[in-house]
Amino acid sequence: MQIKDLKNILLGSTAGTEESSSEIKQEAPLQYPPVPNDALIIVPMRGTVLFPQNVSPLVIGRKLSIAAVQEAVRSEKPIGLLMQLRDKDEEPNPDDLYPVGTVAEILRYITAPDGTHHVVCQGMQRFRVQAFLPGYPFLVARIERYEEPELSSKDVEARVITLKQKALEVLAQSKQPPDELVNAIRSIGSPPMLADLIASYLISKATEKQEILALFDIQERIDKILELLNYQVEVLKLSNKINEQTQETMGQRQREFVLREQMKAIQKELGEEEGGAAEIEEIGNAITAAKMPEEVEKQARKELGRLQHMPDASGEYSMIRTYLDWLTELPWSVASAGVIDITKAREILNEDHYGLEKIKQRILEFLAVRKLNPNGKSPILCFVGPPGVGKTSLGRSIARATGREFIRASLGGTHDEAEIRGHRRTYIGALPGNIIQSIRKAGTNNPVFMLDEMDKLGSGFQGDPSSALLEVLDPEQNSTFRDNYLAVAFDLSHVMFIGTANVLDSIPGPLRDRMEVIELTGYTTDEKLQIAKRYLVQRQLESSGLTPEQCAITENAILTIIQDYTREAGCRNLEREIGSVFRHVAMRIAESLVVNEQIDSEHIPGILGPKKFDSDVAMRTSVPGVATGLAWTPVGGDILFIEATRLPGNGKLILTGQLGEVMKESAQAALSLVKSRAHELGLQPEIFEKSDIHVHVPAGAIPKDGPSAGVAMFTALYSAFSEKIVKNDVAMTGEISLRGLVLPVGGIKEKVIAAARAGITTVMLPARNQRDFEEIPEAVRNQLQFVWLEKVDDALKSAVENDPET
Ligand SMILES: Nc1ncnc2c1ncn2[C@@H]1O[C@H](COP(=O)(O)OP(=O)(O)OP(=O)(O)O)[C@@H](O)[C@H]1O
Repeated sequence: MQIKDLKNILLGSTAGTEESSSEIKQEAPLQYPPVPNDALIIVPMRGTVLFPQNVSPLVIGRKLSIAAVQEAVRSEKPIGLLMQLRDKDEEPNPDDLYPVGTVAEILRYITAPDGTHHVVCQGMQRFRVQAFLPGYPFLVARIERYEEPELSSKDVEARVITLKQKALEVLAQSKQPPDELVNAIRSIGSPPMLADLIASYLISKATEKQEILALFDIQERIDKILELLNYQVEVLKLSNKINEQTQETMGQRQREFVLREQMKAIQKELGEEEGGAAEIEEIGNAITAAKMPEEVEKQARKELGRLQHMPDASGEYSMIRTYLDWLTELPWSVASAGVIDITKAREILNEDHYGLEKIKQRILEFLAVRKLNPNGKSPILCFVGPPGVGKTSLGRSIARATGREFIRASLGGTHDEAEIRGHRRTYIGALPGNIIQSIRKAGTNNPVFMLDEMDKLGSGFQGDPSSALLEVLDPEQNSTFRDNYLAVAFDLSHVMFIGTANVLDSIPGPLRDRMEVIELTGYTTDEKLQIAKRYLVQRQLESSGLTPEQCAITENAILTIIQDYTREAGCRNLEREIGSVFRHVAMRIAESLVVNEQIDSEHIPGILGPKKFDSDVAMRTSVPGVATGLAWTPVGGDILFIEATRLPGNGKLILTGQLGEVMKESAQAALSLVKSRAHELGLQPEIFEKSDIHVHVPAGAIPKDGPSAGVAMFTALYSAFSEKIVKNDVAMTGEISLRGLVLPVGGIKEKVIAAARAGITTVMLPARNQRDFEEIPEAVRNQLQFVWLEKVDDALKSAVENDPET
């Protein structure tokens, strides 16, 4: 490429009128000495550097510069272009100029129609100022020109290649690199010319250009340019990256914006637009109304903010919506007045329950402590007893007596901690655990909360529910109970928790320790009759839609239901059966078959069907080999029969009826005891060799275990061998030792009540259980005869018809 071509590139855009240099020559008179040959007229430049071989148009504005340029044109001499140190200097002195500049030939001088002066200059070579000469109206300086060397070294050639690559790289980063420049860089072979061209076009800062101009050594010059270009490449890359990123986010935002606008338009068409905004407002108001703690409100508002920017058809929208519903509907600051009035509480407890004097007393004591020390850590009550003995109904009474709401949650079969503490919101279909669910149902934050079936808590692989419960019940921790779903703390410290269980021992130890246990035992027949007369009849009449005038039930009828149709410690089935009787009457009245009806005991089989529980003691024990034992079960006490039969054989013992290991051993011990005492018992020893003995305990499908049937086994075996019948109104319990001693057993109270219920008149108990006598309800005590056993022989004396001769 020739310099001429470059001139064309750069001159193409310059517009203006040309003045002939001769005219200028004539106008300016010579009042100063001619400029010597080794000196140059200096034109100062602001922020511009002209490199040798480059052509550039310059605007000449200052008077002194115009005079200088005009003198140069007139004398047909080149000018020296020097950059000012500072742009702001209007009339720069020699000290205000850089010492290195470019000798430039003026190619054209133009005065534009607006009066501005322009020159088109071509750089010739570098120069260094030696001294400024005085006596001129413009700057004149003696200079030293710098001639570029003709030949270049290998080092320089290598640098030229890198320089070209780097320059092209820089150009490639720009959107539209000028083709002429790209071609020029590719084709120029002279290192100084290439370096100056690149510096001129690709280095933008004037001070950097000046620095390059001042580097006379070509190698140093190229290195400097490379350094600056490298920096530029990095900056350009970074800037492109930033650009791309911002473009991307802009693109995304624009897309979202457009979609949102479209959605709004669609909603408007469907008339739903108002709803969305109204819904958000409604939730906002609900948040305010819920009077949440600060942390919770902050969380709720944050979620509401997210909801606002979400299409309401999206799955996440409904998830957040449900979450906010939970937050707003929880009773953060709704509480019942909950004032405890002990006199009123006593009245209410008495009104709702028959008997249970000791239990009512303990409940009142508990309430009194809570009244006097409301913020103290009162223990948690736990009612333990068989089903239907009034645990739930006592809980309801406590709620009524303290003016609180009543709620209950069953823990039976809870294996997963999440059932108590909820699932995290990240799970699909997640919900709070049953503690928070029940609190929402209660609608107040200080209800009486009954935790049912604490003895049936499971423990699975997904966390231990009892440890979550511990946190719920611990007054130290429950003020900040954190449900996984809510993920904010709810204060449970005002809740009055009451646990219930059938079996005390099955409640996990740490939970049991935290509670104050109140045990409820079963009711006697008489107590059941009273409960039925006072409460159940009235309640069932109402729920059947009958009035007392329409239907009456006699005491005998109730007794029949208690004795022949229910065998339970509590009143659950009794109430159900009374309900069945009344529904039957209601049907007859509704069919207009009768107007009113009085139910007596003889009507009961017609309504409830044949007796469900025979008083089968008499029937079963009418043959030798059967003794009546007493058993304890989680649902109260019960009677059980031990049946022993002698068969021809050779002394084998057969045991059936799903007996556990301990019970089997007890049977073996009983047999050994009978054999060892054969003589005293009047039995022929041969009898044992000639016969097998089969011991069976019905009901065969229910597993049975424990040592307490020892006495009954012994008695049954004796009866089988001696063929003497055991009295049918005698029941017994007690463990035996091989020496014939009767050892104490547990569950005396329940067993005795069950015996009374079953129509037994004499109960034989281990003598060492006499300490439990006080626990037995008085009515039952009065109803039964007690025989205290020291040794097994004592049992035979009272239990077997025709006492053995001892
Ligand atoms: N002492 C009592 N006085 C009046 N009614 C009673 C008494 N005991 C029990 N009841 C009544 O017997 C029925 C069953 O009682 P409740 O439901 O309270 O038993 P529960 O011990 O909670 O049983 P579960 O362990 O099965 O929950 C209720 O209708 C209750 O009112």
